[in-house]
Amino acid sequence: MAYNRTHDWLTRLPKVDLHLHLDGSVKPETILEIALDQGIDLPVYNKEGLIPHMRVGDECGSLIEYLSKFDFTTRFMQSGEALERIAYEVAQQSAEHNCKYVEVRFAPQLHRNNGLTVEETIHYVVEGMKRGQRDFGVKAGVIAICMRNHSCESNLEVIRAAAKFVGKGVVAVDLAGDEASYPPEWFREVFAESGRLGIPVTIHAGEAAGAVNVYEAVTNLGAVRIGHGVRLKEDTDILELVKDRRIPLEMCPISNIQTKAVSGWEAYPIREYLEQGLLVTINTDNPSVSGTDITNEYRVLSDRFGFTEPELVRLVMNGVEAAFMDESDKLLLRREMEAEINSLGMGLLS
Ligand SMILES: O=c1[nH]cnc2c1ncn2[C@H]1C[C@H](O)[C@@H](CO)O1
Ligand SMILES: [Zn+2]
Repeated sequence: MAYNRTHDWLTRLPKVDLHLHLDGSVKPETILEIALDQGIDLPVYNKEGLIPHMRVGDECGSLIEYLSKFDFTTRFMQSGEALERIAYEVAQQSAEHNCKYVEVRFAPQLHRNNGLTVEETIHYVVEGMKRGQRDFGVKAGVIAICMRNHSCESNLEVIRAAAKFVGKGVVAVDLAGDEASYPPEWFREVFAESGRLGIPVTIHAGEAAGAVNVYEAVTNLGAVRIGHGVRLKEDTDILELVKDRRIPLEMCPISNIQTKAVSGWEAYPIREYLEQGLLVTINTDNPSVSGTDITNEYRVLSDRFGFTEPELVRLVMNGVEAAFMDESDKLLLRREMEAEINSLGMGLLS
């Protein structure tokens, strides 16, 4: 590839990633090692051969097809040791992309096949992130996910367990899975509990269904951030509401194209969202499923939409603003990032 100044610059740019699934971030070599260690059968015993089992191809036609990849990966994430290791490796991979802060999300109920409790799964993920923070200097928060295809009881268990870790690694709760088949209004009771317990909420919405799901997430489920929100553009009134309330959108460009949240790049609303004053952030969603990383997300945006360097810095700093962090930590992170951006000779922050 020819030298491209902005590409090189993006590699060095300090970044954050607020929307990254643990089970969508597993390295094939880790799967191989865990399988050998735990005696789990594999379809092939080399790293390259595993990739098609974990990653979607260009032919991916929907979110449902995209989600099918997770059945493979979660089989290797059923022990405390595996969860701790994979969380640690997320911090390592983040550091490789100069990602200073990452929020890692996972669904505890998907990791209990061998008898772990919900609290134990959270404990091990938090421990892995802490070890990663110590070794790689990447700050981290954990988001516990409720699944759309799980029962209310099962999701309430996640919320209550997550509450015990608030201030000790967990920063929020989420709702993920098949959005088209399970509308958000079915989960009011679940997120009423997070409201009672005072846990911040982000909801996957406006990805595989319309803007009305964003409205429901914000007004009835207590969402203070939205995962994706790509289809928010379909309703001006709801878009205005999200803008007025300064609700950040966790956009994940490559994933959004693969799941067909939009028909193609020409319909991807990122530039119009920014121009309309929405708080847009850029994230990876699932690096190993989407075949991406945080630097690549910014590169693709800069190539496809011609974002200038100041615009790319603005997107990064939107991520800092949207982080589930207390204000004093956020101030420190912002200062650290601004100093590094300025020292890279960009001097772009006014
Ligand atoms: O982009 C997504 N939309 C909805 N659900 C998702 C997405 N990416 C991952 N998930 C699901 C599949 C995973 O197994 C689960 C927990 O991380 O969350
Ligand atoms: Zn997601």
